[in-house]
Amino acid sequence: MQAVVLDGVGKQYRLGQVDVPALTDIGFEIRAQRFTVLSGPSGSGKTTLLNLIGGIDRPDSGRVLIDGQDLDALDDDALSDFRARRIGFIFQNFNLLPVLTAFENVEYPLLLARVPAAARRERVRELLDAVGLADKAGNLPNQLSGGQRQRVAIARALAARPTLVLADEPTANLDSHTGEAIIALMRRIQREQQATFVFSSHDPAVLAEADDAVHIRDGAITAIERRDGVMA
Ligand SMILES: Nc1ncnc2c1ncn2[C@@H]1O[C@H](COP(=O)(O)OP(=O)(O)OP(=O)(O)O)[C@@H](O)[C@H]1O
Repeated sequence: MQAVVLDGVGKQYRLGQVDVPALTDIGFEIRAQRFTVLSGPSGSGKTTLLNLIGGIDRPDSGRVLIDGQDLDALDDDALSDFRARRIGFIFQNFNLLPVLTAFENVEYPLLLARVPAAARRERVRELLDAVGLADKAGNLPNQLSGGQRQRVAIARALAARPTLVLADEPTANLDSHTGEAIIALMRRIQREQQATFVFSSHDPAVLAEADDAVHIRDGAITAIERRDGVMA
């Protein structure tokens, strides 16, 4: 089963008078309920690709389909609604709201999804427990370590039970020991929730955990590695 299909996707950025190609004719499929890593050097186009998959940005050419839904067929309101219900995001810089506690940060997407208060509390407690932060619920982000902040961000990304979780270099700002613990945690949650995870990373520890790896260079795919042995 395919969770994500990219078909002839291209994206360019306008810099002054010139268009700089960031992605050219990207076509591949991401398997559902797998852990896929987008791997490539700095500037190869990983963040741009994740933003297109997540509907944060739109391609200049080609199509992105999530569970069969063509994102281009959705207007901006429908797209943000689709994102809120179906997709969880984890960022390199955690992107927690600094004035909200760990509990409130995780609760935030549930408020947007209009989940009733009692169900929200239960879900947030369950998630903070799952990421090992039950005792830090009342802490603000600046009262947490980097690894703890990223664990809050993971809990927040999973709160609304998305089927697709996208993470942009989630271990880039963590020391290697903390980064490995975060990957193990995400791997466990991915298996438990049967969600599809797509990460961008050039961290070998992240790559080693992947089911599938998509290698990108200069905005184009150079290889797709399926860990069940098939090489495309
Ligand atoms: N807003 C922008 N305006 C102009 N050019 C951009 C913009 N964002 C990205 N680019 C260019 O597009 C290309 C791809 O960038 P992207 O951020 O997707 O790469 P990346 O693989 O995620 O890099 P990194 O690992 O350093 O985050 C790069 O050449 C970059 O300079």
